[in-house]
Amino acid sequence: MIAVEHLTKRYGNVTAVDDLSFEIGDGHVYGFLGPNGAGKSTTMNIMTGCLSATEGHVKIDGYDIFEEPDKAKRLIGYLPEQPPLYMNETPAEYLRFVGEAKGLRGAELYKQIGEVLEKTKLTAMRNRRISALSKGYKQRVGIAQALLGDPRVIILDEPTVGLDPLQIIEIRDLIRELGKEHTVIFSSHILSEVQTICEKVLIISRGKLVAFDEPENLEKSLTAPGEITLTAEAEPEEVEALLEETGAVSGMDVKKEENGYARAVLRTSEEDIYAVSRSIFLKFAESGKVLLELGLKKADLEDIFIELTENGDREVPSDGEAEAENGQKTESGRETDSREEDSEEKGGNEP
Ligand SMILES: Nc1ncnc2c1ncn2[C@@H]1O[C@H](COP(=O)(O)OP(=O)(O)OP(=O)(O)O)[C@@H](O)[C@H]1O
Repeated sequence: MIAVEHLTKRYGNVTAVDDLSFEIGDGHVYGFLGPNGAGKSTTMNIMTGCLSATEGHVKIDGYDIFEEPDKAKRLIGYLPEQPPLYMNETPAEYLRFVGEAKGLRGAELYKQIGEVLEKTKLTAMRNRRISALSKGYKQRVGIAQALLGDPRVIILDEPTVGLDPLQIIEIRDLIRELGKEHTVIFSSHILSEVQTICEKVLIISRGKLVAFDEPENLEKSLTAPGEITLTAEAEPEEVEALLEETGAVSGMDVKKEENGYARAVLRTSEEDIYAVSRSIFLKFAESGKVLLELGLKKADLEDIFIELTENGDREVPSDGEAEAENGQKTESGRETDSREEDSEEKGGNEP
């Protein structure tokens, strides 16, 4: 459905997106995850035809977003990070304006406005001024406009930012609902959010794709399966020696606590974390040293996120969809983003 091929975007000497390639199939909810400044918004703006690329292609159902923008854009609904809402209008008025801009007319326009208001639970607010709506409802108006025209792909840039916890839950539920009928891609830097909503996760770091898989597979792909913590009635050196004797510990940090006990945080690269904790338990029992606490923390998406984004050049764990293709690189720039200030872009582009 969407093919991003060797996409690069440079702002002067900042490479915001760096030779990014991935493919997204029909259906499902995809999470686009990355720390601040990773290049999420830039990628989404290019994918939706709102921003030029320095190099590379984006194809929506085979239509190049730059070469056949009308056909490609018809298939996409986009909620940018800052949706351009007209505060003096009501949701109904605003949606009529957007719907007309998308080419909808007459009965079809009114039918679709009714449907998107219903889907986003805005019907009761349809005649209130947008300026008087809460942030959560404003966000719903932004999502409603993205749904007009019934696009197959919905792209949402940080849709839950700035919302209160209840509003966040409501928008997440809405995203899940939308995923039943559309391909939904949404960006976030909140791990738990992506984990709870998405079937697939793309992680980018410094403009590069570092992972693309199901959250469970990503957890399995982590090099270190987990972390073990323990507190013992012993000196730190004694704890270190016992842990080394197990032969299963790949790294440890042992300190003496204020209460006199030794506290250790250790990592293991063994597959079976329970087998490791078992051997630690037995080793301490044999030595007569008292183990006061033994805790396990299995690797989760947060560990993966930290591991991958701290090491931007790590290879992409492949599920078959994230493989780079040998697409041709294009001349830079078809449109110019009003935010762009860099000279390189201006210098290298067509008008
Ligand atoms: N118009 C611009 N001019 C210059 N640099 C820019 C511009 N827009 C973005 N950048 C830079 O490109 C990089 C990627 O920014 P981008 O906004 O795409 O990241 P992001 O992952 O969406 O971050 P966030 O989660 O903070 O929104 C950053 O280093 C940013 O400072």
